[in-house]
Amino acid sequence: MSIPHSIQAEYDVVFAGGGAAACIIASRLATALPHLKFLVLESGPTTKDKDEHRQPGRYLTHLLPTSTTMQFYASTPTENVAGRSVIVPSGRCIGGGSSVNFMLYNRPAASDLDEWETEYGNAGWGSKDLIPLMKKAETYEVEPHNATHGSDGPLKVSYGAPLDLAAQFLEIGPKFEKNRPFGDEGNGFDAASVNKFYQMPKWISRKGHRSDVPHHYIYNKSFDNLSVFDGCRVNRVITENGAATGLEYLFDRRLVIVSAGAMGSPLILERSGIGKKDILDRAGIPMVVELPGVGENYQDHLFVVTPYIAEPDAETFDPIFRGDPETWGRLLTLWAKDGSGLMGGNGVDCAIKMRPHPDELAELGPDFIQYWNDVFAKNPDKPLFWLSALAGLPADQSALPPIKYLCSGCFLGYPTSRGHVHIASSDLYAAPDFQCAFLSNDCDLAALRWGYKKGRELIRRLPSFRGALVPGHPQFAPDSPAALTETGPVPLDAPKVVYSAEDDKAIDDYVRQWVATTWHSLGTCAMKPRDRGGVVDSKLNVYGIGKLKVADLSIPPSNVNSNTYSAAVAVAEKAAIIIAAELGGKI
Ligand SMILES: Cc1cc2nc3c(=O)[nH]c(=O)nc-3n(C[C@H](O)[C@H](O)[C@H](O)COP(=O)(O)OP(=O)(O)OC[C@H]3O[C@@H](n4cnc5c(N)ncnc54)[C@H](O)[C@@H]3O)c2cc1C
Repeated sequence: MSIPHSIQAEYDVVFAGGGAAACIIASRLATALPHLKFLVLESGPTTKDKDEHRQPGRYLTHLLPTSTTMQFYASTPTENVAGRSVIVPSGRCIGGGSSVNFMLYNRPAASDLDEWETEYGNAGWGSKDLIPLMKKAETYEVEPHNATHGSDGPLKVSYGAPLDLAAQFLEIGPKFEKNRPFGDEGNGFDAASVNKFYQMPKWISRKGHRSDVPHHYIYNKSFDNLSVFDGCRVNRVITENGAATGLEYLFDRRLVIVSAGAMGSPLILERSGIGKKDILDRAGIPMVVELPGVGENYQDHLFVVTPYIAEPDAETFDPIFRGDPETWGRLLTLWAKDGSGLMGGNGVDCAIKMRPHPDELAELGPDFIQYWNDVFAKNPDKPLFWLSALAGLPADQSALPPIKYLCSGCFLGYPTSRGHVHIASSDLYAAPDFQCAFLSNDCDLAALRWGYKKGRELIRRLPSFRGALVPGHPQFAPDSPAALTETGPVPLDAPKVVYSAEDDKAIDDYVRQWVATTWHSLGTCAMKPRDRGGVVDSKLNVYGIGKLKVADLSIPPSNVNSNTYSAAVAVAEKAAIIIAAELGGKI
């Protein structure tokens, strides 16, 4: 690790990783405890005042293979995903995921958070504690003074340049879907937000700026007790006599906080000798604390994006995704003037958090019923998946005709599969042993099969629909009634597509071939009892070692149904309160 000369010899609190959670915690603590000195070490580059982070419409550029703001983790190939290696990108810059993500604003169900408290024994981490912290962090510009949301927090939320395709989806959806009306609120934490078509809010201000963490918690303030350094990849935590004393050559006096995200934090712990014995032995790392849960319990949301063709005049993000110079020039001028235009949006403007009605359960097949009974039946606020219509095809389009596209996108709220991420050697730069374990349980396959069908029925009714982009769909037999032959919208009351067992098999093969990450990794340093595989306690202390905490999205013991920025914000705000109190301050 190269240490810039200006880093001083002593700090009170040091952070390994400077992503979404770390930047919130550091900002809150540096404000509450002005007599202490804080240091954040982030492996990626700075994001300050850079258009690729401030302008929402550039979000897809961070996923290019040449990106310097993303770390790409390759999962071990398995037959469950048709022999592929699933690639999971993770933000790698100051602000982490908050500076590169797709900015979709979704919040968990209350029961997701309550499980952290009741099922895993973490007092103070239930919905009654965390919902106020989510509100504290946001200003809901969609509807100021809506009591379910925040009105004066640092992160702004608005609808961000919505497109007409969303209006079509929001009009057709409630008419076509039985008992699934339009709702003003898709994020009310309760059952009333489930099975409602809603307009998609975004972590984008009304002025067209990305609501990342660093520009709203750090760069906009002047701290003389907080240093944030980019380009510092932390190898390990230094421990002496049962307590953390620093990171590599830096010695602190009070606390080390590992906040390198669900992919980074377990690797730092393992390189520091904290983890499962076999794994440390294989890497030749002396064991400091035996903690077998480190790096286990990996969870994500399984995502399938299915492409369709849109009418030529539809307004979509495709010209932006293709890098069309005329479109970019025009949009950048607009954005520079007043933040208006598509550079202030992302093309994802509508959604539904869908959950099967009782009379639909049979459509999901017998494998699904036990899962339904275990997870959903007693929790009416839990949707099965999030389903949306995207205006454009967010992918490399270089081999595709330069036309207009729209997509259905479906991610599972609570996949049953559990993977892992572990070090494969002591080398800081070595690729980890990563297993995402997608589709290792047939329940997830059944849910995504149903999601494909639901999405297709809605999209084929939109006035802008002009057919399927066939190579991006299941390979149905040409003579099957499910074959993809339509070239224009069907009437609202057209019969639903009928699928044979062979067609269902084609959908399953398709899902295995195409399922992808939603970039929502979590759970790999779980906050739960040590004898149940926990890594941190409910004060975020790593078991068995003093002065060392983990605070980021590696700590949720179980999944949330929503895009995960909101959960990361809540974890960080909660962590800041806990840590400030321990250091003699108050937030
Ligand atoms: C492409 C993408 C799209 C997403 N879209 C959405 C969305 O639309 N809506 C939503 O709600 N959520 C979205 N998310 C998820 C959300 O951004 C994350 O859940 C959130 O950022 C997690 O916060 P964190 O602090 O746990 O980790 P991160 O924000 O990932 O921060 C971890 C930081 O630690 C650093 N780090 C790791 N290892 C080391 C090391 N050894 N030394 C120093 N630094 C290290 C990393 O570089 C990174 O900056 C998306 C994420 C990605 C990647």
